[in-house]
Amino acid sequence: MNPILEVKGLAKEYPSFSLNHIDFSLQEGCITGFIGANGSGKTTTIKAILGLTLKDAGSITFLGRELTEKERELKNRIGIVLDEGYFYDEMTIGEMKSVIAPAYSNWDESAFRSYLDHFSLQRNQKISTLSKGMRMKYAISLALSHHPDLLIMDEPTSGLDPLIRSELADILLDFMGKKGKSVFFSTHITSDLEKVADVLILIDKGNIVFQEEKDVLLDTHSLIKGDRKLLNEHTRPLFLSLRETNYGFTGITREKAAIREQMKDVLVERPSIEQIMLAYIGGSHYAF
Ligand SMILES: Nc1ncnc2c1ncn2[C@@H]1O[C@H](COP(=O)(O)OP(=O)(O)OP(=O)(O)O)[C@@H](O)[C@H]1O
Repeated sequence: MNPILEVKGLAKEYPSFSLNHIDFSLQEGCITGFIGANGSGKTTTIKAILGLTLKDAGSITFLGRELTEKERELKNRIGIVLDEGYFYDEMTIGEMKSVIAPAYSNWDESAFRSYLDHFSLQRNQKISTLSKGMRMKYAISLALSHHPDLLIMDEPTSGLDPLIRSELADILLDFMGKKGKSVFFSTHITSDLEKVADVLILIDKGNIVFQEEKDVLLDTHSLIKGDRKLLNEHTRPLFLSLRETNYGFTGITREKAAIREQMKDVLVERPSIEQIMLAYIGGSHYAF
């Protein structure tokens, strides 16, 4: 697999937060989920990649070329869906499109028309009257109507109901059906990624904790349940995180074989992405 986008040493300092020289890459043909708690640095990273925030250090290459070189040409190949929308509320769907479309040399008006039809959006509807779900669908229509190779979305599912979130998953899978497409999708609703993500990147307090294929991550971590009496100075260190109650314990581990050997009568289950994420960022005080 070839990297479509590479981030190296990206740094950004705010008075109470810093993005700490992070490195990661997005592979062609993959949906990469960018996960992390509120305030962990997801939006700052995405804005720095897109040049919407000035970075302090680091390089961002798209298909091997620095994104700041030939910026317009390269950005033609990136579709963007941002949390805040960046739309003028007083404009209609059609008027706002006329502001955005000229920025892209490969704008496809007939593709835009068919996305509006598909999502039942009316050209003359004012943006201020769109529901959150309609806004997201409109943003996706705009982002896909110039046939990008890479779709970057910041929290596209935040505040949306499960039905629309599931529709979004189908839109992404449809987009990925075309050759050479990639998606970078930030969210703190990790269940949205169970169905669609190929790779997951976890960010915490401005640092990348891991970048891993989703299936490998789920296969190498286990959720263990058992009696508290089994916990001692030898077995506790086998867990990334532990929650104890009066009756028993639940923990996440990467040491399934050692646990099977040292702890008899424990239940071994497959964890969710959320449980793995919380094990890395929540210490021992996480909820199941
Ligand atoms: N323009 C800014 N000036 C100062 N601090 C900022 C600015 N933008 C973001 N921050 C701070 O940077 C930190 C990371 O914010 P960021 O929006 O990147 O997090 P996030 O992971 O996207 O969170 P969420 O999931 O809540 O959207 C926060 O503490 C935020 O207050």
